Amino acid sequence: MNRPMMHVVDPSTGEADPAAIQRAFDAQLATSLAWRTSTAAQRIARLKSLREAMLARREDFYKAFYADYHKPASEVESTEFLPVMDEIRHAIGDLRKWMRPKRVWPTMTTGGTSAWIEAQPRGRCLIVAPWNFPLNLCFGPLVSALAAGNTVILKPSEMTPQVSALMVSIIRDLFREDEVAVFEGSLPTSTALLALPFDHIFFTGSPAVGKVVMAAAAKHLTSVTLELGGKSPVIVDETADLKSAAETLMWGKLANCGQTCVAPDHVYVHESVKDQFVAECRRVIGERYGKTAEEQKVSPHFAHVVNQRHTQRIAGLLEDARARGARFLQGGEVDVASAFVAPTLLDNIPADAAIMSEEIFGPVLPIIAWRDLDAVVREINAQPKPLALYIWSHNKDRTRRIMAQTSSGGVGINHCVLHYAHGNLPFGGVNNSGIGSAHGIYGFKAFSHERAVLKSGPVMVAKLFFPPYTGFKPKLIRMVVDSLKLPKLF
Ligand SMILES: NC(=O)c1ccc[n+]([C@@H]2O[C@H](COP(=O)([O-])OP(=O)(O)OC[C@H]3O[C@@H](n4cnc5c(N)ncnc54)[C@H](O)[C@@H]3O)[C@@H](O)[C@H]2O)c1
Repeated sequence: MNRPMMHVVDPSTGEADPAAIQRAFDAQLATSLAWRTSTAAQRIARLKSLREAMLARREDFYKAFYADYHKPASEVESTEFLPVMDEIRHAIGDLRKWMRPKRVWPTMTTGGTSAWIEAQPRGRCLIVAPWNFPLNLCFGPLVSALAAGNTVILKPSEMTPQVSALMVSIIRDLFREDEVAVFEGSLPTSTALLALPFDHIFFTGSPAVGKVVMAAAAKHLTSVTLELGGKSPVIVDETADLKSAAETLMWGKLANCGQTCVAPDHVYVHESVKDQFVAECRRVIGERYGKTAEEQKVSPHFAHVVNQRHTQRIAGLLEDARARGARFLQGGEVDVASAFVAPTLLDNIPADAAIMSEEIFGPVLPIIAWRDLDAVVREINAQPKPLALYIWSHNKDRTRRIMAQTSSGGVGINHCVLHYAHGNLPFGGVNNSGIGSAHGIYGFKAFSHERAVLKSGPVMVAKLFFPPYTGFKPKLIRMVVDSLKLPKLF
């Protein structure tokens, strides 16, 4: 393939050349117009080639992930490969159905017409990805964008350079840059990309940067999907299966070293079962990762923090909590040099501790005892709406009540994180935790414009509304408006 101007990075800064970005963006215009009429078979062929290329580099990805942050190969499989492979499988299976125009019934004033909705590719799309699932959150949205028939520019995170380099190499082998281009870099590269009038931006990252992206998009009225983060709370009541809760929550909290957007952030546990819950959590940590920090540090089952800066950030949260009187029920050890934070359980945390307002994004779980559920609900509602809310209870009425009284991107009942993997559920946040959704048909729709089409028939009710408003027309129009008090006519 002829790729004369791919991936131009200034070696002294690691940033992409803005002129190269502009060239790729310009080159994608003609292709994006041509791809408006791309068939399902052509799009599926692109998805299959992406899948084959990923599988061919599987072992390389294991090494890259280990080099970047000590991520176990099985977690690379389950949290990076599996979601992308499943997204591809789902799109290949359902794409023809998703692309089919959807007929809709006429309503009162559109009698005599036919109408349908066509999913049209948005055009030139930008995908900006975070570091915490660097492959999944870059190639996952790419699958939806390609399924929907778009050209794409990808901006992976600068924090996982080995994984990014592999993704660059795959994209370079598979696509011309007028189809899919990728630019590595940090803030200057993002800023140069965000200045361009893309047709859609799909951003995954923090709420703070989400605001920057939305403000940049507003300059061109570019549509956005924002997949953001936040503090996802857990409520465990006295009817819960505590063993299962601890086993599942310790997985959700400690996989990827807690650096998961939908990780349970902190737990409200009923005071009558708190000690038992803590004992179960401690047992699970010991069995899975080792009883001491030394064992945990070399555990092949436990990822590390992405870098020393973030390790220091988590250490700062722990120091602040300790200084304000928090009790360490487990862990607390930090080794900045090896980016290690031990699985940690905290108790007795004052509400003004930084760890109670900042997204933790590390293997630390604050545990808060409750007696009054209304107070817990009030506390949750006083925070920005979270990406997920998890409820552990066998009391159905109480579960329904908590759900009705709160808002969150998604909910897990007696489970956590797994809703992310359900391809038939929209995945996304609400307000501070995100705008729009991803996965399956929701990802396809995020990258499609739902175009409304109306075709006139031989007889059209609307003609009765044309001027001049003489004779019986004013009366007829009034009658039509009054008739709308009636139940649906068509
Ligand atoms: N909702 C989801 O699906 C989801 C998934 C994973 C992570 N997250 C969230 O992402 C965050 C962690 O990831 P992160 O630290 O990489 O996020 P981040 O917001 O710092 O960075 C995300 C991307 O934006 C770029 N960027 C950083 N600052 C920028 C700026 N000022 N202007 C333009 N671009 C900028 C980065 O280079 C990176 O590619 C957490 O808040 C987490 O909850 C959300």
